[in-house]
Amino acid sequence: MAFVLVTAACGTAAPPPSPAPPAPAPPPAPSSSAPPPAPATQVKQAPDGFVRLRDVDPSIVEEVRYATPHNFTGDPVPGYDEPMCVLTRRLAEALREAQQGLVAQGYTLKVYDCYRPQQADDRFVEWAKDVGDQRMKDEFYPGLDKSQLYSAGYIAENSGHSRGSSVDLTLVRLPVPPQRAYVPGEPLASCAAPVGQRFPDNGVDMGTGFDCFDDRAHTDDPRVTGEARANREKLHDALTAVGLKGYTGEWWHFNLPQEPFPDEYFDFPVNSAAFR
Ligand SMILES: C[C@@H](N)C(=O)N[C@H](C)C(=O)O
Ligand SMILES: [Zn+2]
Repeated sequence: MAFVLVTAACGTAAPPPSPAPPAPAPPPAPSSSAPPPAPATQVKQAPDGFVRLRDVDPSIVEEVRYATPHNFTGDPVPGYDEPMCVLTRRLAEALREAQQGLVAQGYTLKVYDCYRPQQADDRFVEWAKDVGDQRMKDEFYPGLDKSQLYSAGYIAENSGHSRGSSVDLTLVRLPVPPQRAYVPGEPLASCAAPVGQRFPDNGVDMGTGFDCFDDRAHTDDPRVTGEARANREKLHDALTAVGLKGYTGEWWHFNLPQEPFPDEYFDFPVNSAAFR
């Protein structure tokens, strides 16, 4: 912008000029086209006692499914702003301890779900009522009606995940093989089909895929034998050795007993800005 300086040009003696007021500060120049980061006050903060798993043990693999469309709803789930694992500190420290023993045996943990904001649980409830949406049935609940998923114990309205003290996870052999990405709209295969026929996971064979809402996913299902049975036991032994408790309804779900927030369901987002 051009500024024009206008001076007085009349014949009478002008009063001595008074000192010019200070020029207003110019607005800050935009540094790039990216929007500025949201101030910390705009993101609900994680309470003390919650941590990012990567800050406790960055060697644990994270594939946070609900931040992606590869889950039983077919869409990223509200509240998961980033594919990041957040947990109560005690649960994260228990996983770090289990990881040390597993790495010595040539395995790593891989987490699928950690702290889950309550808004995500609420979204699951809404999704279960929407009988018109069967997009992911063929992979995740091939033998059940979606209205049965709560009564069968596969999803909880008020989940230990939203208290930060439940985790869904598997084992991966080291070195970690590449994980193929899911492409929305691709043909779906049943999560209860044999390994090699279901969606490929870089984890070891556990007899079903993750979030497989089917009897075969029950930890002690007798049809799961051989290598898959041994893998379930390896995961179970590693986690119970550090004080966690497995859920009999899903081989991948473990809880922290004597959890720090037994009655609180949190709703801060899975977002790095919640940890400023
Ligand atoms: C939905 C599944 N990943 C899971 O975690 N189920 C248990 C029962 C839960 O929602 O707490
Ligand atoms: Zn779970």
